[in-house]
Amino acid sequence: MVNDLLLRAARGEPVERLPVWIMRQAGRYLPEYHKLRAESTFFQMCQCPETASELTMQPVDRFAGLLDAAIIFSDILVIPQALGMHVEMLEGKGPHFPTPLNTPDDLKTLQKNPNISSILGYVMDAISLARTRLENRVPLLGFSGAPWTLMAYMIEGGGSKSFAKAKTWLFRYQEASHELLKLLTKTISVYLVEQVKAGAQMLQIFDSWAGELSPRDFFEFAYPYLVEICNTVKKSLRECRIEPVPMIVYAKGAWYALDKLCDSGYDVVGLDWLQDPAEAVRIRGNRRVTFQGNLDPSILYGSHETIEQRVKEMIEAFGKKDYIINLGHGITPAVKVEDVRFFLEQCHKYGRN
Ligand SMILES: Cc1c2[nH]c(c1CCC(=O)O)Cc1[nH]c(c(CCC(=O)O)c1C)Cc1[nH]c(c(CCC(=O)O)c1C)Cc1[nH]c(c(C)c1CCC(=O)O)C2
Repeated sequence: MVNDLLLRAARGEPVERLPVWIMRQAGRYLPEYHKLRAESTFFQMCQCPETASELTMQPVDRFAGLLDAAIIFSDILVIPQALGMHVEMLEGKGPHFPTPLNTPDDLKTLQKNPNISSILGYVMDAISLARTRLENRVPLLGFSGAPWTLMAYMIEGGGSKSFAKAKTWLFRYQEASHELLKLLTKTISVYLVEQVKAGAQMLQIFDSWAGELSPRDFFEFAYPYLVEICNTVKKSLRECRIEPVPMIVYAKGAWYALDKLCDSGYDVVGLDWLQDPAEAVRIRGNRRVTFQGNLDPSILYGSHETIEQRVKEMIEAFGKKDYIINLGHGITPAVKVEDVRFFLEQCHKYGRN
């Protein structure tokens, strides 16, 4: 591995410079993304290993020497698809499920034992192809959505403001909710193990809607499943005589759970920008956990002076060890490519040890 800063930081080893990557680094802020996107639908791009691996490479090539990780181009919604649901990506509207789960009776329509390595074989092929293209320049991340976030999409049928339908399940159909969360947990665990077998060197789990839950409900409907996924994936890999890869948990909005997330078994806890870095470091104490994050993605709309100042402050607060620089959520389509480059340069300037 030419540049293994990410893997070393995730394991708590010393680094000569803090690693940096960006959530959603392959995407609509890149003109080269739009070029490929014009030729196919979003999910066609995900399903074509050639295209998905090319999209994975786009930010790594453009910001060569500045980005310390690649993340496989895909989407969290391939899991509902593997369970038999239809999902499309609507222009300017985001994900859409024409027939979302309505009542517990609809659980019958889901595939209970999907053959993940075959149904999502295109993701594993994209991972293997991306590893070949990367030539060990930087590590490749695999990922999955978390059970609660995927459950919310499957019931809401897309994005939501109030999560009224998904919450109706949580508070009216507890048993069915746990049944669905268990099915998702099992499926996601298999999926992540397959990604590692295909070549993923680190894994991130996105619980993007964690912050919609109260602390009480996060600890009933989200946290136990996140822990189970981490344990199951590491155990399954050991049983296959594969060294477990570092795992990142990113539970957006679950600031109240930081203390517990530090005990969840994940090597890295991803933070959004609602967390104060110094306070997060205090809560972690001397536990062996690496933090990742957490610049407000909108800072990239700011002046270079502001970007530089905020990067400097953030690094000072997190410290030069046990830390991976990232944004607090995915980069937005309106950000200018040259401002991303400036951000990455500042991370290099202030992240040196
Ligand atoms: C919630 C979620 C989704 N997908 C994902 C999440 C979790 C991360 C987060 O919280 O942001 C994860 C994701 N989606 C995508 C990646 C690719 C890898 C990367 O570069 O990070 C990753 C890691 C590509 C994508 N996923 C999507 C795009 C844009 C698709 C297009 O070109 O139309 C890309 C590049 C589409 C997508 N996919 C999803 C949404 C809500 C949308 C629409 C976004 C919008 O319209 O603003 C579901």
